[in-house]
Amino acid sequence: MWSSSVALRRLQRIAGTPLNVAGGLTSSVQRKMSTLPRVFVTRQIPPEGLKILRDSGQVNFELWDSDDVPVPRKELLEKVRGVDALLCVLTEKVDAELLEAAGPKLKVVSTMSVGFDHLSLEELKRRGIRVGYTPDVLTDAVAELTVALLLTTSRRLIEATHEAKTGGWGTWRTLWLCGHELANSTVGILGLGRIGVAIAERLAPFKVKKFIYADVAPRPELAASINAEYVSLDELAERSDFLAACCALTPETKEICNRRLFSKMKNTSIFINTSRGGVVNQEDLYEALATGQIAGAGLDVTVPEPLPTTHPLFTLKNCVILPHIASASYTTRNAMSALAANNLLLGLQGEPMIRELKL
Ligand SMILES: O=CC(=O)O
Repeated sequence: MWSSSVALRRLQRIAGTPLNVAGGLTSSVQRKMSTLPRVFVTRQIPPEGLKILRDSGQVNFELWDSDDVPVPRKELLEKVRGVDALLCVLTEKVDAELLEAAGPKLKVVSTMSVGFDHLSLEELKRRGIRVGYTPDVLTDAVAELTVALLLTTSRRLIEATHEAKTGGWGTWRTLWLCGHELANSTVGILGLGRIGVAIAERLAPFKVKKFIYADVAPRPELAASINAEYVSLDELAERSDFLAACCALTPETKEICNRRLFSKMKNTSIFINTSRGGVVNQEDLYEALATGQIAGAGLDVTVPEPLPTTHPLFTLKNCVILPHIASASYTTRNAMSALAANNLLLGLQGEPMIRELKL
């Protein structure tokens, strides 16, 4: 647990404004700053976003100056008191308690994420707080990682490198470390949005035979670009050789990938999740993997995160687990940071944000 003195050292006021010779802020600068909207940034976000906030001269922002340790909840509740805007990441729960602590001045919440299941949208809406998020800029990186995870899982790359390094590599063997190939396969997408389409576009050159998708409603425009067929959830499970969960976590999708779904999948099928851990019932997934009901799973997201190293899923050879890195490229994380900062500034000015959630 972090002592509060350590926690306090993590907090820095970043004003980007001139200092007087004694090292303090000049009084005119101090006066100006005290009239600027106050912002709390819950993480040391990548430099592009910080630069935008600093160079704007429009906000007086305080930063939780760490990327390794999230701001402790108690500290967060204190730091948001009286702020006009909050820039957060997906580890912060923005719920009624936090909004109460922030008080009536809070007008904008900008999250550096495409997912928004950490935000209580009803509470935000009720209070008239506008919400920015960061879709689109991460689509390429997430799609790329999803393909990497799918191939890693289906072609058993983690097992293979382990065998090569630890002496398991004997003579060339006819069925050793065989996996499942994409050529002539059916790929199912659960939740067809920008990311699902981008994944399909990248998989098509691997000679996928058919794309199918399930969603709350058909998405003909998106589906047309990848020639995907709309099917029921049951059909998605039954027909997919590779099933990729790409849906947002909502009350409707919570644990939608459960025993029922896995039991309908082929025992040669691979399940991939780069959306949110909460869309999967992990006990049911463990069972499906351990009993050979499905061939393998690649997960970039789990519940909780981090997944404890003692978790049963880590004992399975046919389960590849990544530490939530789908959008983790330098370019993308900087673009997310910049977009989150710009959304916040625009929101404070009463302008339309570049990417704003409709509440
Ligand atoms: O998971 C990552 C995000 O929501 O941006």
